[in-house]
Amino acid sequence: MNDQHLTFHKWSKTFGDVIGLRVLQKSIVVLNSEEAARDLLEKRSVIYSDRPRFPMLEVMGWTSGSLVFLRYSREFHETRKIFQNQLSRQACLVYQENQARQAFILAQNLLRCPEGLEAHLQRFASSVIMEIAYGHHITSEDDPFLRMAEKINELTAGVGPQGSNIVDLFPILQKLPEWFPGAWFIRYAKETYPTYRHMRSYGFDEVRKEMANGTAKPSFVSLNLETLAREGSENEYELERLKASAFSLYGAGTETTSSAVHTLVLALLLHPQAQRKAQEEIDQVVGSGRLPDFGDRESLPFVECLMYEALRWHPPAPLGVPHQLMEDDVYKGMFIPKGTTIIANIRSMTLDEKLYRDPDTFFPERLLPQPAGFGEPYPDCVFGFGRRVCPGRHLAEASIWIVLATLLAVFDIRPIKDEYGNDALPPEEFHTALTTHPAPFKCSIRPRSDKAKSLLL
Ligand code: HEM
Repeated sequence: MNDQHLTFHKWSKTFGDVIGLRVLQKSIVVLNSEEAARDLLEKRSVIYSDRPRFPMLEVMGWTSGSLVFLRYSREFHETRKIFQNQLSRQACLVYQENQARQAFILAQNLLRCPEGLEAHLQRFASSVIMEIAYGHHITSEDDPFLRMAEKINELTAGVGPQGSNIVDLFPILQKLPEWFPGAWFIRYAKETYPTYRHMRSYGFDEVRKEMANGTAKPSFVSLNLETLAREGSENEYELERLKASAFSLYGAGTETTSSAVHTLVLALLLHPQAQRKAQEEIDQVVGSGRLPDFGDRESLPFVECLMYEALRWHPPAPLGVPHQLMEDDVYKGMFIPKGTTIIANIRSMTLDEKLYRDPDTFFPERLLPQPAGFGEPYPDCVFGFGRRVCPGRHLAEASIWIVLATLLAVFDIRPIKDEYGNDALPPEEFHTALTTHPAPFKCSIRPRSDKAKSLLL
């Protein structure tokens, strides 16, 4: 289950870039090239933008009202509009102060406790989103939002890629009683359901209380509640929709972002030359007397390539989120029936040898324009396609960039030593559930100099 994306990629070498499967009465098409994905999910997006059902996530209470899982409908269009307005490139400029502050806290946490890398990255990603969604500032490890976020990440990790669980394949199994032998998923869902429902309501209810007291900070929820009140449309349906939307910001935006940054740290560890080159670029442009800020981004082309190369090397969502076809269609002579689940194998696209030389290798220079690099394309496919393309990509890129630039400016990320004093490098090993993460690894994260350290004190 872990490596479905690689299995499909391997099959594509024998069967071609569009693979049709029949799994227990279900028709599935896997698109393994960017060309096929753009031809269908973008050029024919009017019939390729529905979502299939995700029975396992439904049982867990994760899907209801969430944009990610909404069927292609009026509700989808209305909800998507809200996301596009509040997460547009322009709208995201407002969040930069939050992102830079959280990147600073992340660096301070790493200085204090470098072994806690994974937890610090989770906290970074959760803090950025909680502030945008609910105006909530996470200030301590005991913050109730943080505790719930940790619980949710833990529970979601047990599910596997969307649509691949036993309950997804046999939705009828939802109806089994939890005592039924082997029905672990019902027990699992029973544990997860109240946590998801509680979390969905908790942040939302807090904002409403704060608004009533006049203490609410501007946020996705407060701004939308104000709009509803102004338009006189504050009804049960709209409130539920807003509650679900705010929560789907969290669901879609935290694991993906922390996955990308975690992968970057592994890439820096395994590729010290790339790390040094990016640090030299930062030293030249920013100097050593301050931390990088968003104003430096355009002047740091190699740092930019490093970020996108990590997204290409191991995309956070290697199978994206499945689409569903709404009418019969024919593509290159292949009949695709209405109702087919369409999986965009993003991982296969980023390993495409027609686009990338030696695609398994991490090599940021490949993205630099010629003659400095190979001029290979940025991997836009990692954010999906057409009318369902990730609305959070500008926010995500800014989060990843500011963390990368901050870490490069302040720290050296190096291998730890083994018992014989040799560098102990971790393998390039990844685990995939809803998102991909590097297998836990150890490394040394130390300030580059006393001056660098002083920037965090
Ligand atoms: C590196 C980080 C991220 C990656 C790689 C990523 C990737 C994706 C992908 C592949 C999809 C599915 C697109 C499709 O169906 O074709 C998606 C959907 C989505 N993403 Fe992201 N995402 C990231 C961060 C974020 C963030 C930060 C947010 C919001 C705060 C977000 C919100 C969403 C939402 C709401 C959807 C569902 C859109 C829809 O169904 O219409 N994502 N993302």
